[in-house]
Amino acid sequence: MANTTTDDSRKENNQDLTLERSNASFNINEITEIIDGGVDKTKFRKEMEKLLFDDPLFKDFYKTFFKTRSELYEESIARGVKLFSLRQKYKWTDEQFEVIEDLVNHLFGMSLHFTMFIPSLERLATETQKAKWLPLATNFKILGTYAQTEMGHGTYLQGLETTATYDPVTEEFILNTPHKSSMKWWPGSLGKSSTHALVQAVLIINGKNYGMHPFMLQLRSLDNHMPLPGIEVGDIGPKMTVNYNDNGFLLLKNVRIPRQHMLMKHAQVSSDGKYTSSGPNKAIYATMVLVRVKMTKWVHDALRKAITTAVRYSAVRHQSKMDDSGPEPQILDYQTQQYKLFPVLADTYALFFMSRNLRRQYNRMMEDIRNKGSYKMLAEIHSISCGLKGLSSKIGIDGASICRTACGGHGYLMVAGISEVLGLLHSVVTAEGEYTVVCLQTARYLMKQIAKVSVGEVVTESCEYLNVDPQSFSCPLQTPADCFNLTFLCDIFRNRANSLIRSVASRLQIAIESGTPQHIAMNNNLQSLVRVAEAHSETIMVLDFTAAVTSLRTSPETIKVLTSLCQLHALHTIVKHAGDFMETESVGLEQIKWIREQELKLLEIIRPNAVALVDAFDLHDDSLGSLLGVYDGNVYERLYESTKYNPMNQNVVHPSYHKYLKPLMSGEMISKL
Ligand SMILES: CCCCCCCCCCCCCC(=O)SCCNC(=O)CCNC(=O)[C@H](O)C(C)(C)COP(=O)(O)OP(=O)(O)OC[C@H]1O[C@@H](n2cnc3c(N)ncnc32)[C@H](O)[C@@H]1OP(=O)(O)O
Ligand SMILES: Cc1cc2nc3c(=O)[nH]c(=O)nc-3n(C[C@H](O)[C@H](O)[C@H](O)COP(=O)(O)OP(=O)(O)OC[C@H]3O[C@@H](n4cnc5c(N)ncnc54)[C@H](O)[C@@H]3O)c2cc1C
Repeated sequence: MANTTTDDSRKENNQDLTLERSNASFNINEITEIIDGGVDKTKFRKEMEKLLFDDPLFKDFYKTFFKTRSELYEESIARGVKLFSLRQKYKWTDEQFEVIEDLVNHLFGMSLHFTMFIPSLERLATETQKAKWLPLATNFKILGTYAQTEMGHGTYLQGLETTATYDPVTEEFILNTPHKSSMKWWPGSLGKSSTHALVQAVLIINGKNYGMHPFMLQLRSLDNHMPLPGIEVGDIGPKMTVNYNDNGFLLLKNVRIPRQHMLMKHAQVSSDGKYTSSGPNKAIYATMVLVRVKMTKWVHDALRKAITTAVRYSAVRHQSKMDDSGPEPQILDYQTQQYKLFPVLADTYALFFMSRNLRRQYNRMMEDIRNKGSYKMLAEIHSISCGLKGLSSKIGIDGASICRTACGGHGYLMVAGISEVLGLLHSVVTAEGEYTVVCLQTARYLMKQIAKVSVGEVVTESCEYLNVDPQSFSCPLQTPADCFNLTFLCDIFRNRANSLIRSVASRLQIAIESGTPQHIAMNNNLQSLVRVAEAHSETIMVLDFTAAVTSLRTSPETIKVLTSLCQLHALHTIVKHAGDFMETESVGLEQIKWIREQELKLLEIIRPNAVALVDAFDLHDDSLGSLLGVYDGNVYERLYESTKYNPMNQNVVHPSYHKYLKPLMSGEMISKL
């Protein structure tokens, strides 16, 4: 039963894909609805696909690969303006707009306006400030970005150098970027688009440094878009990807802003320069937590595009022979191809269920903050969102790279779409907290939790498993069939993380007690701390996936196929880190052998449903952005069609022939030397 979001006016479906689809054991619409969040949301998404992809501005994503940077930027601004106008016209909610962002692959200008600028106002501004700026922002009278990172510092926020010095005489802050290293460098949409920025700067009152605080700064004239006095702003240059975005730099020289332009929800400066604060001191980091949570879903969105492409292409591509007398098989039938792709497919589903749960937890925390003023959950959510943002970006990059290579030579073409996805995923591993750095935040929390356990406290939420003594654990896998038992697998993951965390905590304690300075002891264990953060995050993913599949209310066939993916995700993760699992005695050597065997069995189980499992993501071709992954499977025709569009082919003979090749071949060039 196929979803049909593809362009039906095109060719007939490839026969391999038709056969694959007819072999599916489950109704793909059931999974599509789970992923969309219900029938109404599926309906909304499909309506949006019609609205967007009937518009030439959003169609034929692959054409963006032939554009120059300036063309890309201009087109992205046109897209952004269209989307913002549609958002206003149809009164889309934030949640609905997130669906749109995914449909268009985040490829539109000014995306930070809704991703960071408005959320920062909502989280960091007082009610009076919100009443002033939010209507301007939501009605696009001002367009904003989030300017935190500097050329010299992105990770270490205490090292930021942009200053906001209070002048009580004029009741203004004076903003400066005193050194080259202090200039803001990276903020999205800063270079050419934004009129305003939420600038994070070090607050100085009477010579005293109060640390990083948020300020509202107008960058450009609202009449002619020229930078205001004291402001130098521009684009930082071409990047690995997201080249449509004008990530920018910003220099400030004695720029004065009124006192009321410091966002004062959590900290206040009175007219006579008195500083007060309320709420936790890290509350000003709130927007970063939100974006990390969102990024875990972005990774799922991106990876499902790569895996859809790779699985469909592997079903239509035939190569070599398994036996001399038979036909060339679909490459999807090679065990090695399945071993590359099915774990990525399983990870993609795991990412979905994890990110859905993380978002629910984040929303609950926000309700507590809004309704009860309670920040009780902040440390937990900060910790898990850091680890899970890091882990998902890594899974995304690894998975998309596998998909890329699994498509052979054609996978290397930009029109295959996977390189674009990979580039986007590379931005996620770095932006909003670099991988190692965010893992270390999770590890810091884990060390605190285990310290509590060691003095008899009971810890909760993601760390609940730390209350159990690993000494009491024995591997529950008694037979090869036990490897499919999700309860057992969850216990194995819990034990591995628990043991690793305790072992690092104990090494740190011994080192410090024996006189090693704390910072040296920490640095000597930094890699192990990253490893425990990874182990903890992997445990959360397996637990979330298991909880989701064991509580699904859908047909037994759908539950069965998702359960196989959950098993594969868990088993493959164990195989990837077999050393960890054995070192912590979570499994033995014998069990590792069983796990490897059972993993291969799962490939056979999943094979008949592979295409249906990617079809269930129900990606419109214009959203997928890949000529290899098109729904109808007519890959070779599409590749050839793309050469007609390619600007390189617009002249049969390129001008460089007349300029260079001909003079070389005629000897004219050599005679001139
Ligand atoms: C795939 C599709 C993608 C498409 C889109 C592509 C476009 C991409 C768009 C990309 C857009 C991207 C846009 C961008 O990139 S915007 C810029 C994003 N920048 C960052 O993320 C900077 C990363 N650095 C930090 O967050 C901090 O400086 C860290 C965390 C490293 C340390 O910090 P610091 O040195 O200041 O702190 P500390 O060490 O003294 O103290 C640590 C204490 O603070 C607690 N703590 C720390 N942080 C938080 C927090 N947030 N909420 C709650 N608590 C927090 C922590 O638990 C600990 O508590 P305790 O243990 O003491 O109790
Ligand atoms: C596509 C993209 C979009 C961005 N958008 C924005 C934006 O809109 N607004 C904005 O303000 N910023 C933005 N950024 C900046 C981004 O947030 C930072 O680049 C990111 O937080 C990493 O910081 P860094 O560049 O200082 O890396 P560094 O910290 O210099 O990292 C370099 C290396 O040092 C290591 N390292 C650093 N500190 C430690 C430590 N304490 N322990 C161990 N290892 C360490 C890291 O692990 C890494 O290997 C964007 C970046 C990108 C790539």
